[in-house]
Amino acid sequence: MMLKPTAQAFVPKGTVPLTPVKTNSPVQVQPTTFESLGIPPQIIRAIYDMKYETPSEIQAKALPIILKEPRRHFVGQAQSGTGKTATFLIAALCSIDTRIQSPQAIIVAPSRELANQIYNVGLKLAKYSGITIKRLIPQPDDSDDQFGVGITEQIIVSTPTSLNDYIQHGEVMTEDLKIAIFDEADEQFVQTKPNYSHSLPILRSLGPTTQIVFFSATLTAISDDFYTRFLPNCKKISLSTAQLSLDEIVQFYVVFLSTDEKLQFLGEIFSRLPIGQLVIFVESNQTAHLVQSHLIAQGNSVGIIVGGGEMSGAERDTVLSQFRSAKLRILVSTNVISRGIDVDAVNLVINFAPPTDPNTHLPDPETYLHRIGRTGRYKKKGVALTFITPDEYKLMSFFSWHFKKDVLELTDFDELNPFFFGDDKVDPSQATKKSKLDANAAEFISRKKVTKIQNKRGQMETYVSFGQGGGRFVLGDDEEDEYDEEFPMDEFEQFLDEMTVKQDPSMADFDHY
Ligand SMILES: Nc1ncnc2c1ncn2[C@@H]1O[C@H](COP(=O)(O)OP(=O)(O)OP(=O)(O)O)[C@@H](O)[C@H]1O
Repeated sequence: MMLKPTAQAFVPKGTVPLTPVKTNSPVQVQPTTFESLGIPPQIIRAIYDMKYETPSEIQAKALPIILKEPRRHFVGQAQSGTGKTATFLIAALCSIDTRIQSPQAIIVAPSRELANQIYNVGLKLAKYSGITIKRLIPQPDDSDDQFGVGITEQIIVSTPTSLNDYIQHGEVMTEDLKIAIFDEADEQFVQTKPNYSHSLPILRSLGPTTQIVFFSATLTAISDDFYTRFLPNCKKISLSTAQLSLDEIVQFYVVFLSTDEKLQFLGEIFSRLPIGQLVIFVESNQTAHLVQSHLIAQGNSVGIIVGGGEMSGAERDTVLSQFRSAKLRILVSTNVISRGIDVDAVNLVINFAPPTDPNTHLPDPETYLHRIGRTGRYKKKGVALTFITPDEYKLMSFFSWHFKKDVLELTDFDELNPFFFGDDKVDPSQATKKSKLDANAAEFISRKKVTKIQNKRGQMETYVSFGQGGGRFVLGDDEEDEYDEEFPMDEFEQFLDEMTVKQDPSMADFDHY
């Protein structure tokens, strides 16, 4: 039996639904030019220098909401590579009173690489406005980067650790900021993430008049309770998981029996395909070194960026800048650069293994999405390959099911030719091969917690939880079966707690689909 999406999204009781942009809001008529967004001419001039002709969808939708007075907190979700960086930088620039020479806006990003990238885009956008920007990230050659110097720049770009340090030392006053922006907010405000203990104190230090802005491609892991507490009355733009998967990226998995086979495949790929630049994501520093040395031995230019204190900030910066300038063709990294990094020529991303949560070993769809989003940037096309072993089918099945997107099995290099050669390179619409993953998805999902509840209409509804999310299935006639979008695990559990739940151990019918 087939599962069909329902029109109405499931909203757990007691939580606040994400508010879509209302049709009668000021953004009803979507602005199609930067001028119509009310951006000052000095900033527009800089935008045109950057060759942006028209606002992206998130820019057109979010800016009028963020900049509307009186300011309100804002949460914005949009796919990878769709221009969130310029959205929040323009918002920051438009918030500055140019007569005041002190920090009025902070932008916090979860990694030094991302903070540096935001800083550099910020400099370009600010170039005609006279607005000053400072990055507070340890810089080897930056003698200003000391406590006690006094910060007069109007916009601060930093990482959670660095900024928290500056706040603790009384170097940055956050009480009266006009706007505080947190990029990749779910990487900063989910309790299990390493940044949480640094980002939360920053958030708590903000005064009541500071406008708080969150951005990410993935935000479901932040609970509505959190928003209610820290961003009361916020406006939100959100996407369903189906909307999140990037149409410009064609996704494959490749089955290998050993690590040696994976390395052999990597060794061949450059001689077989016209790859621009390639990012390979690995699970550990050790594997990063293994892959790097194998590829270097074959004459490739390969850099690695790994965390855990193994590389200094300066070393990481050097590798990324060599990759940006194409001195390095391949970058091997752990999740350190899985979010936000924007390098135009990357037309292939490889997951050396499917990403899983290191603690639970469950599939990690957010990381999968962010990683593959390093290609297919801003309307460009890209290919993502995930290497799996036979017992990892179920993980790929889960990603395919979760994002409602085919992930195809690659059995021969030639199957990639349509995506790398020809006029319309990397056109996902050519991916007609049938995915084999559906059956595996069912197998994987059926192992998880399942609960049946009778709804108000007397139908039996089946609630399924897995990993960080869950889904609702209404069991009726075969043709009428349906499911809703996934929702965060904590909402799901809260919902179950609030209901009179009848556990139904006979899930035979569910296992069938
Ligand atoms: N209006 C625009 N017109 C053309 N290009 C744009 C526009 N806005 C942004 N871009 C370009 O799109 C690319 C992706 O933008 P950006 O890095 O902001 O993506 P993002 O939404 O933050 O993605 P991620 O979720 O991966 O961080 C960049 O190279 C940027 O210069």
